[in-house]
Amino acid sequence: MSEALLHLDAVSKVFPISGGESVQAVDHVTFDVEENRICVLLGPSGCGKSTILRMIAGLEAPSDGAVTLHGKPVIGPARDRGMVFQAYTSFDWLSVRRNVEFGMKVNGVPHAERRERAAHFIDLVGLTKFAEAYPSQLSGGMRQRVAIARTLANGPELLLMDEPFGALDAETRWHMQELMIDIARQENTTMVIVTHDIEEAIFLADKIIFLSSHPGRLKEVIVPEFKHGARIDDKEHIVQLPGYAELEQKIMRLMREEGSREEQ
Ligand SMILES: Nc1ncnc2c1ncn2[C@@H]1O[C@H](COP(=O)(O)OP(=O)(O)OP(=O)(O)O)[C@@H](O)[C@H]1O
Repeated sequence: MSEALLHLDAVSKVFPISGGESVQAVDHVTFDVEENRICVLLGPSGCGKSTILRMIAGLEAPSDGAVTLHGKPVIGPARDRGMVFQAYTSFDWLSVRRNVEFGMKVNGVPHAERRERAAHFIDLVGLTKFAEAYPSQLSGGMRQRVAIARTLANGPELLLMDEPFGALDAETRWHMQELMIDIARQENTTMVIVTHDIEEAIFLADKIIFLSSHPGRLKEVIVPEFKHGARIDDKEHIVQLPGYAELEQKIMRLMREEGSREEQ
């Protein structure tokens, strides 16, 4: 039985805006993320997905409620959480290998261990042949692989990803999604991934946290039961499984409901 690594307890976020006004982005959201599982935050645009992820990362403080990791409150960014953003964030003047080694170097990891860990994670994301290449010589998908390897090499307990494949073309996106399943299987990485892509959510998630439109409230926790807990790394296969189409329709219906609520 997997235990909860991350717990959000009635977390809210209110942002002050100009003229003394404020906007409530997140409203009393509670959920758990168990160790070695992939949790996807899904919901219509502006429902607070990124804000929730930033609170988990410690980049924003909750206005109310608490985020805890292993029962300890999150009070700021730390090495136990690694974040991958949509925009490519590699250092252009460093090779792939040096990009992946960078965080470890800052953290004082000895040279030989750094080399070994970098080689492992570069291999994991399929870039061994490009270890000495520079990010400008790589495609968008490959650069995102560098960001993933670099983040994982720092040994976070929790990998946080904010629309990580949003800037990629459909086919590259597909390969990246399959890669994430592979990584989860090989490394037992716990992940929280933000997306607004229903297919991506169903493919990646062990658990989907579906949020209502602005302000973000927990609408439903969806477990894709049709996968029977298996990590299926073949997208063509998963869409054909009994139960896939029904779940996709259910989530589309939820999205439509939230869309029409927003228009009222
Ligand atoms: N720093 C900020 N100051 C003021 N308002 C903010 C700030 N950050 C987010 N918001 C507001 O909070 C709400 C939620 O934003 P957030 O980016 O978390 O949503 P999202 O679900 O990730 O959206 P999308 O899917 O479009 O990326 C929005 O109304 C947004 O305008």
